[in-house]
Amino acid sequence: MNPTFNRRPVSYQEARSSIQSFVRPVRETEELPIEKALSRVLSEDIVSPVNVPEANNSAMDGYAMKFSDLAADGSGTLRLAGESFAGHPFTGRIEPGECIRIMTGAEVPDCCDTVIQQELASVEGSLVSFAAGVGRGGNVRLRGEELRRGCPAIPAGTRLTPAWIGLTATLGLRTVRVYSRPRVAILSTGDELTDPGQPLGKGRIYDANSFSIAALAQRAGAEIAMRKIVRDDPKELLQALEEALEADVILTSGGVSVGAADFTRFVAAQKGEIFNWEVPMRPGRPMAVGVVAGKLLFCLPGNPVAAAVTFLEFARGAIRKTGGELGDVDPPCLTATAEGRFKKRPGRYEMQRGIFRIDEKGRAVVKSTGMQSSAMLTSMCRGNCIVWLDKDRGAVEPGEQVLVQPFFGLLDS
Ligand SMILES: Nc1nc2c(c(=O)[nH]1)N[C@H]1C(S)=C(S)[C@@H](COP(=O)(O)OP(=O)(O)OC[C@H]3O[C@@H](n4cnc5c(N)ncnc54)[C@H](O)[C@@H]3O)O[C@H]1N2
Ligand code: MOO
Repeated sequence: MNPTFNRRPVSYQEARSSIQSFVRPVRETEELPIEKALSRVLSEDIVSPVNVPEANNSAMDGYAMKFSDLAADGSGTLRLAGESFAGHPFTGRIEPGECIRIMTGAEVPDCCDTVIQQELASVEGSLVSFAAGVGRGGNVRLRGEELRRGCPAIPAGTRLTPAWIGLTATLGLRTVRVYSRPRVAILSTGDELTDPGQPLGKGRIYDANSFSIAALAQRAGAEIAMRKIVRDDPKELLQALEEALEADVILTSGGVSVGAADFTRFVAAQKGEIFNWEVPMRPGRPMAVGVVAGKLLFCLPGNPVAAAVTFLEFARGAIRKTGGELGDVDPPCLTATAEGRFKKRPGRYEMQRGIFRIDEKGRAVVKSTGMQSSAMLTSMCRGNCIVWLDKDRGAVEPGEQVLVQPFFGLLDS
């Protein structure tokens, strides 16, 4: 068992773009009330059924008038003729030389074109005097200035953030049509693995990957269709893989290295195609990727940090795209100044775990979380970013610039 694969070194970028070309987005959709649609992906374009705002309205508490009733600098004195509150518009008419009291969000009547905030006004009886400062059209939010009825408002493929959810409500929509969540199967391989909560036998460890990878997949928008510990037995692995084919994406962990009990890629190759790539990276070099029955299969390495990092760098984006999301699914990276030294040798990409912050001078700075063993999940728990070091780079000295992938984008849905 375990023949040697001749693996071809491929760049990080090539592996990522090839993976994207095998993504098959889900087709099923469902209608959800907007309060249940957070982080879901819109499956159809939304055209605005309303103007936003529907009427001209005031951006300030103050007074509304026709600007031509004031001097060119906006100063003057006008007579108070009424009031407009949010929800209670002014329905009368104003005569030349008149103004109305108006509140933020209240409709600006058609006979007015300008609002002056009350801080620039002084009131004496029914007369209001305005200091100069506001120009024609000042402080008026115009009908349809944000969105016009019948115009595109939210494109299909948008992941609904809290702001988009707010916008769907602004448009008066009660429900939205979204893609069904991509279904992910998680197989953790290894004779040593024990489900947490069970007594630990000799030579055994608790299965961390099933849970961390399931949590990561959920953060990427997936639903967990199956989660299973599989023994280091090719028959059992083959059977589990067949069961896993009901999911849209399959994630295994463990058994991809060169050990005598590392069967995953060979068993997977019996059912589908395993690409013979090797991304020279640390952690994660043993990772394998393939396609089985049209489904993307990620064989993640067993070491818990290697499994999590390879998930974030390769599987996360594929799962998000499988979920119908369009556009760039990667959170923005930033450059930061190394606060300490980062050990590194040229020839492989390294995804070290770091802690970045904005220092007293307003600069982004980053330091290591300490020991970088891929067996130590604490090296990741204590960090807030990946320090992404390019292949040809050597050790990083304090003061040098490095690329940082913050977890707040990677680990949020
Ligand atoms: N001779 C070589 N040995 C190893 C190499 C190599 O190139 N040559 N690569 C190392 C690297 S890098 C990694 S990463 C691991 C990957 O190995 P596998 O994917 O085959 O994983 P396993 O051997 O099954 O396990 C590795 C390690 O992780 C623990 N593990 C596995 N699954 C889980 C789980 N679900 N939860 C928690 N911990 C898990 C397992 O007990 C091992 O300690 O191979 C290196 N070896
Ligand atoms: O993928 Mo490994 O984590 O570098 O030990």
